Amino acid sequence: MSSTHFGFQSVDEKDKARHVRGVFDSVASKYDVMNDLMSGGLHRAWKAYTVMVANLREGHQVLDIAGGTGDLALAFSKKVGATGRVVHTDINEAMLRVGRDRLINAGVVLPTLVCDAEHLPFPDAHFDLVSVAFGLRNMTHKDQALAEMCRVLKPGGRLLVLEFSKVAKPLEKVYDWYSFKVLPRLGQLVAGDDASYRYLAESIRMHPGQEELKTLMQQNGFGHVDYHNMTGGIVALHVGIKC
Ligand SMILES: C[S@@+](CC[C@H](N)C(=O)[O-])C[C@H]1O[C@@H](n2cnc3c(N)ncnc32)[C@H](O)[C@@H]1O
Repeated sequence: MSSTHFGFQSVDEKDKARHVRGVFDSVASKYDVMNDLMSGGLHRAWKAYTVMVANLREGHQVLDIAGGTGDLALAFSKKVGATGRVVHTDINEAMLRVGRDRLINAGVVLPTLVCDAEHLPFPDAHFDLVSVAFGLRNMTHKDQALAEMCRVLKPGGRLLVLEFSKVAKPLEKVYDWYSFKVLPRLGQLVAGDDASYRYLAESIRMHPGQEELKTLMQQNGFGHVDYHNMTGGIVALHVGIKC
């Protein structure tokens, strides 16, 4: 049996996706309100920066992986025009359903697909841009998922990975206190679920830091990788180019 981590727990590799599904099934209906509460609205700025870096143009083909409730997919859809296309995907039906309803309410209908980032059902060299926001951390085989993202990109296409990362030293203590004391309580209060928000804090600690993720992206097909820290490294945006 091969084991992997699910937060701070060690689980059988083949069971991790099921545990992750449990988390997002549980939080889907409260996901957006919790995002605003937990980050004090900062996730909107992190995503706005991601959209700016994406620098999309009319006609671009975009794949949003682990797209959840659709923040990035919605913002991208406004940039690609009638000739472009944004495909909104996630492994979790509950998250995708909340996202699809939100987008419809905003007057936007996108192709929406349940799929696992580790096995993307798209041809090689198809997209100009692939994005994954706060999703990579939850994947069992990050190397395989990154290789798949690279495969479906056109040569010269870019992958944007927006993800929690390693905070700057002076922030560590207060960030740990907030993550392990405040977040689970907020989760219990608002979503009736402290365990999923404890998993969030733990999974962030288990995720590769800025340099490690850069190396992982380079090892899985990206010829050039750069990253931008935001909010003292709480979050980093990695940009990989398929050269
Ligand atoms: C924290 S949410 C992020 C949602 C959205 N991208 C955002 O930024 O608000 C993480 C998402 O990753 C999805 N996910 C986890 N493992 C996945 C996988 N192997 N393939 C695709 N999506 C996955 C979850 O279902 C969940 O919707």
